[in-house]
Amino acid sequence: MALLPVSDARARLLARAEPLREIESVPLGDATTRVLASDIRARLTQPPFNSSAMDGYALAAADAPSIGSELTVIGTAAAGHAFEGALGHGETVRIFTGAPVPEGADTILIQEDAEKIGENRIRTTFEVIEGRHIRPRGQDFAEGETVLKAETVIDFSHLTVAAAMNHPTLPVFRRPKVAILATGDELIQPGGTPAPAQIIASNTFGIAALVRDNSGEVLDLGIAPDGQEAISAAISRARDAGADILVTLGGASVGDHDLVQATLKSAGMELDFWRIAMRPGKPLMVGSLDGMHVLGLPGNPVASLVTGMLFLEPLLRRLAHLPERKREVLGITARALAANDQRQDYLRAKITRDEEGNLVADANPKQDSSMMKIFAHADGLIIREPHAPELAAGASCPILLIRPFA
Ligand SMILES: Nc1nc2c(c(=O)[nH]1)N[C@H]1C(S)=C(S)[C@@H](COP(=O)(O)OP(=O)(O)OC[C@H]3O[C@@H](n4cnc5c(N)ncnc54)[C@H](O)[C@@H]3O)O[C@H]1N2
Ligand code: MOO
Repeated sequence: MALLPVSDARARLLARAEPLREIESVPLGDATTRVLASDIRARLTQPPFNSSAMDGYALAAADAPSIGSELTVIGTAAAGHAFEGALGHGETVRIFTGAPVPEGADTILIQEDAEKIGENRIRTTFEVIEGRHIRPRGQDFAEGETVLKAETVIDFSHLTVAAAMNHPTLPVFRRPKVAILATGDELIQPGGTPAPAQIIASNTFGIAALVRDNSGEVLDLGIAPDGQEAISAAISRARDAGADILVTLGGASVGDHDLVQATLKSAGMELDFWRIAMRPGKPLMVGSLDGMHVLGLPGNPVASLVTGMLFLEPLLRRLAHLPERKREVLGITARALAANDQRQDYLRAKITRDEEGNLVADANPKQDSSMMKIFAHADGLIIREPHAPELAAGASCPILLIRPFA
């Protein structure tokens, strides 16, 4: 059976993926990284009054036509405490930053430009320019104005203005729910004591972190032994929980104990495709079960993580209304690379930057998909197209970044 090219597989997966429509309301404190489900309008005008931008004196510029003008201080205005009253001719009010500008004043003279000449008298020591240091009402935004647009990915700047607009909560799209099931008789949870022939289940943790990093909620279904019954029960739990995506780990290949696909099919899964021209990740399986996306990731940990980056991440981001994460950059290979076969290769590589600023990727000579340490020590994956010819050291190559490279 011909293996599906990576780009075709991704396109097929994403073609079936509809962004989630359900909306929930979250308190501001929980809203960062969430996606706004509607436009947000200001519930009030900011600033709500003409306000002083400086500490000093509020006055009418006409009362201080030249340096050396003298005025009588008739009261004080501070942030949160307006001066109740109006300025008469030759009068001023001591004012502080954020205070409402009193009636009759059109200018703030900063205190550095005023000299006290008596208990309640000041003299100007600098030119008074009409309108200086006053923030007009509504300078930031006006009641009813649309300040944040739907589909905004909320960050600290949006949160601040949302709070200022008097929104204690925000409407956001709900997060995709991802059920994760590890399969295999050989697996036990971290912290346990493996019997001979057993190993520790590790993939779930990396995949769960990837899910959370892409705005997903995790439902950990634990480990199902290699048996239809246990796998079936786990599939039911995923459906009952309303999972948007079921990720299975392992059992995706062709061995006698690889029962995941058969069990999913008997539960009603429609298989979309299986087996991709990539290394690692060849046994990747994609299907759907009553609207739930099913991703069968290969069991080898590095194959799980690479297919997670290439398939699960974009699927999640599509469901969550998040923009595609651009991981691919151009760099150069530090060492010569052999000609490639029919599978697109993803070679774990350490990355450095040369004097010209190029990213230089040094592929590990060993690339077995069970080797997690090499993945953890790598910064990126050199992408080798199917049937790519030999590549000389120093030649340019696309790189998929595992994490942002400083
Ligand atoms: N005859 C063939 N054999 C294999 C093929 C093939 O095309 N023909 N494909 C190989 C490739 S490529 C991969 S990748 C593996 C993946 O197969 P499965 O998805 O069925 O994975 P398992 O057999 O269940 O496990 C593979 C390996 O990974 C370990 N594993 C599984 N789950 C976990 C986990 N949650 N945490 C840590 N490690 C896990 C498992 O113990 C195995 O060592 O198949 C090849 N075979
Ligand atoms: O996905 Mo397998 O790990 O290609 O080797």
